[in-house]
Amino acid sequence: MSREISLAEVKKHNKANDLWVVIEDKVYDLTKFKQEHPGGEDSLISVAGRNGTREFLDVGHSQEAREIMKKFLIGNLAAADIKKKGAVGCREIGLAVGAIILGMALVYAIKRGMAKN
Ligand code: HEM
Repeated sequence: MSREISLAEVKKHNKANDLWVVIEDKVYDLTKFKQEHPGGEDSLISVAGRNGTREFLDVGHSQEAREIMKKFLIGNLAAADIKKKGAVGCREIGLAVGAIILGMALVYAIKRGMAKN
């Protein structure tokens, strides 16, 4: 189960009858599971061939669901593809912190300006 699968490879399996999904950096082949999925086939088809982590977590799947998914695990997302995602995350955090500091500086400047008048 330690097979490494790239995101490019996952993207090729984006159809109802060939349905791979990435969830939390792991790759699942849900082709056979989709008919049994309590949340319906369409929800799985909508994330076919891509990262469905956000959608999976949004539903708040049960522990039972987590047990079932183990049966469909086919490998791990390639390290290079995981890193790429992390880098974007760090940049976004940096931008957010920068925006907050800028905002606070602006409020401080405005307050000082008002105090003078
Ligand atoms: C291997 C992956 C998955 C497994 C094993 C799985 C399993 C399940 C199970 C057992 C349920 C019943 C409720 C529960 O026990 O939590 C459920 C509900 C549901 N799932 Fe999944 N699921 C998977 C992936 C996904 C994904 C990727 C999506 C969205 C794109 C999704 C959307 C839903 C929805 C919308 C429901 C219905 C929730 C409700 O009725 O309140 N599931 N799933």
